[in-house]
Amino acid sequence: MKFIIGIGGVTNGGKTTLTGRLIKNLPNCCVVHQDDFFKPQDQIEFGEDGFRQWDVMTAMDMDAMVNTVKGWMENPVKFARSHGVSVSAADDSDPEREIHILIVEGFLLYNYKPLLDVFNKSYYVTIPYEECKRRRSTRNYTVPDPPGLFDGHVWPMYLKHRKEMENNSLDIQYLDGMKSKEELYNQVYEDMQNSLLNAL
Ligand SMILES: Nc1ncnc2c1ncn2[C@@H]1O[C@H](COP(=O)(O)OP(=O)(O)OP(=O)(O)O)[C@@H](O)[C@H]1O
Ligand SMILES: NC(=O)c1ccc[n+]([C@@H]2O[C@H](CO)[C@@H](O)[C@H]2O)c1
Ligand SMILES: [Mg+2]
Repeated sequence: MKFIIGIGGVTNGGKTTLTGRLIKNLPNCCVVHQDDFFKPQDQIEFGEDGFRQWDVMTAMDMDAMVNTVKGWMENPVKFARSHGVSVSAADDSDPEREIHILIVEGFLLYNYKPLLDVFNKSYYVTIPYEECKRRRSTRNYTVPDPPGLFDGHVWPMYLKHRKEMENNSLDIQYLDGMKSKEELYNQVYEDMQNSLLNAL
């Protein structure tokens, strides 16, 4: 059985941290990080807000991301092997006998039509503005945030995309990113076990 989990949500909500813990503890589990699909800086245009538009869908090569997810769907065993993920021996004879999990993780998952119906389970991490701004100020991205980016671009785009997502009335489970890393992990791990059991 194949099972695809989305971990979306606000920047610095803790998506990558949570995903890292999950993949360490789940069997046959691969991951796709949306951040790996950002275009190079010279292809990111400036917007009316005066900033390079990093926090919009066109900042990423979403076709490539969808193709990567499809590659996993076509052959999870091959995908796992080529990404250095060990898979159970039973899979060689019959891949359908085992559960194969893919976690797709990123800040703009549920606003892209071609991805919407691949998720068997969709999580969305939130944290309040103040905490988000505080955590973000400690981060170093490949392209550092210019002064004013958070209030001028990142947060307004987050609110806009979240509203868009909520207007699409998807089945999304919200996660409180203010909980401790441990607590969040335990909550999602347990919930995932239940979802997997229900899907069997
Ligand atoms: N549950 C938590 N409680 C407090 N701090 C956390 C928690 N989870 C992650 N952090 C911290 O918040 C920061 C962002 O975490 P992380 O990189 O996992 O977030 P993200 O949602 O993947 O952000 P990005 O927008 O960069 O993809 C890191 O410094 C991390 O250590
Ligand atoms: N990874 C990158 O290339 C990059 C460059 C500039 C900004 N970002 C930020 O990453 C966050 C999503 O994780 C977004 O809020 C981007 O601003 C990423
Ligand atoms: Mg991240």
